[in-house]
Amino acid sequence: MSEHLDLPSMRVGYGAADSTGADGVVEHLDTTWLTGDPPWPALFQRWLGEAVAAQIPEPNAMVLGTVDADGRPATRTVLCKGADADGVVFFTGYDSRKGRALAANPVASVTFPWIAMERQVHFRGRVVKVDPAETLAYWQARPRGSQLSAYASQQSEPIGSRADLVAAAAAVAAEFGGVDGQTPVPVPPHWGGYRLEPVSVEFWQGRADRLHNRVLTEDTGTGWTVQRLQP
Ligand SMILES: Cc1cc2nc3c(=O)[nH]c(=O)nc-3n(C[C@H](O)[C@H](O)[C@H](O)COP(=O)(O)O)c2cc1C
Ligand SMILES: Cc1ncc(COP(=O)(O)O)c(C=O)c1O
Repeated sequence: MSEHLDLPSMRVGYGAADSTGADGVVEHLDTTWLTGDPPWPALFQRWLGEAVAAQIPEPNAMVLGTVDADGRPATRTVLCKGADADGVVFFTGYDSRKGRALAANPVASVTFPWIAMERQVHFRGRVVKVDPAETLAYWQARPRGSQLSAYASQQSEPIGSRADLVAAAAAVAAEFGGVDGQTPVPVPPHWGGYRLEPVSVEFWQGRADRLHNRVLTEDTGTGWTVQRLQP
């Protein structure tokens, strides 16, 4: 397949030398942009807001990396449903492949790939389950169809066919009064939120000639440091 695509010559250059990038920002990302304790939330909120304003697809999508009990890494995309100084929150199946990895190894990375903005933000840290009340509040805000699907899905387990999957979802819908029924769908015992509590957050801003800007903030245990990294 890829032999018909000239992958080696595929590249996008960022900005003109010494000028603004697609993020529309003239100044270069600088360590002084990271202030506060912890230093990352203010800039992260600003960049997230700019990604939303730029109408890029799914600006709250983030790539979550985990490592399972055998040391095997895996990544997949999840939606960020909360971000503040305590960390970034996502919701998923607790018995899924990622849920099992997090039970064995409660650490993760997440990357927001805001490529259209020529930006990315990369988090690493410890992962904890959110409080059941936080899961319930988010669950109740989800569309009923999504609730029924999450209830029916043993996420990451094999299933024989699409028809089997649809039948499993229909059985769950029937149990709760139908797709358009009024019976509330309870939070499935196998579903809920996680919070990644960052110990490091790196901001990346693409620049001409691959001379990009990278600023890393890390929790050293006695306080947060802020450093520029080479591209
Ligand atoms: C844009 C996008 C957003 C997604 N958001 C979520 C999410 O918030 N939670 C989730 O469980 N899966 C989400 N998925 C599906 C996951 O990428 C993944 O397929 C699923 O969680 C199973 O992953 P696992 O087998 O590694 O546990 C999303 C997929 C895409 C493409
Ligand atoms: C399986 C699954 N769970 C959760 C989500 C998060 O989205 P939401 O909670 O907004 O439905 C997604 C989004 O694609 C998803 O695919």
